[in-house]
Amino acid sequence: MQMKFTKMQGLGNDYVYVNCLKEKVESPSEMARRVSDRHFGVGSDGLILICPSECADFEMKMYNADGSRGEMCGNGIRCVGKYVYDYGLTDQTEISVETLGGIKHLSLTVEEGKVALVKVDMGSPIFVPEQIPVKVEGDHAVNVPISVDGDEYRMTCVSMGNPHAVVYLDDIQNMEIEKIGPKFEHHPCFPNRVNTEFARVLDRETVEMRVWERGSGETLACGTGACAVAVASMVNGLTEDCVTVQLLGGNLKIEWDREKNVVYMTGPATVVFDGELYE
Ligand SMILES: N[C@@H](CCC[C@H](N)C(=O)O)C(=O)O
Repeated sequence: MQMKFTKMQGLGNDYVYVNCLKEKVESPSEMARRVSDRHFGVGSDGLILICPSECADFEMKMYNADGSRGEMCGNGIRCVGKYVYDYGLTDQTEISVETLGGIKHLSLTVEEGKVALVKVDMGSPIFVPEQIPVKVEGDHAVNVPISVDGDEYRMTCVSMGNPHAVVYLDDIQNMEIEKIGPKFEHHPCFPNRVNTEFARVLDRETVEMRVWERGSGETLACGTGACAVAVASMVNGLTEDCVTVQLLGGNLKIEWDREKNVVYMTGPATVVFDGELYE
């Protein structure tokens, strides 16, 4: 078996990308576990397949490092935008990408023939508990209590195509995310597990966060997670409707156009290297 791939990263959230217009991946979950291994594999937070689509320009299929499928990936979809343009799969700078979290629209900013920045229409945030899904009382999960491992927290849950729980803490730099993250991920109130963002509001236009991703553990950044933190901060009245989200790997600009009910994410995408995998 031989398979060409490209390692890419968006703010340090790194995936192995395979062009499935040319390559065939028989068992994506198994391949995700294999390539993600940082000692015996390529080393990544997961695997992303770029596939043909019947309802959009391309389809993105994303797999976490543990082999589970994610509905959406914010950093990943920016890298897909860069890949399809830079590697000549399209010459368009406005493209649509099918995901399990819906069809997303991307605007590519090109500098010196290469994509430098990608703005993504991330669609509408969902606060309805059954649609996230999260088991809580009431018709939305904004600032609701949760007991985790004997400690009481308050969380705001939102789906950005995939499930997120946002928790505000006074000190996110020194928290034990490897200990607390998995307890949220596997908490019985999240039937499909959850991505958890630990956030702190710095001012009305800036929020910092760390993320424990479902299926991949702590990553340097999460695009859907940054959108979740931004809209959670907005609905809780903590920030304006346009914020900079500071992640371990860098910053994302997130805007919520409440009239259209659309969230926009703008950030970079980078090629690390091209490679080939053998048996
Ligand atoms: N890193 C991603 C999210 C990847 C999927 C997530 N772990 C899930 O299972 O939902 C992003 O940038 O959004």
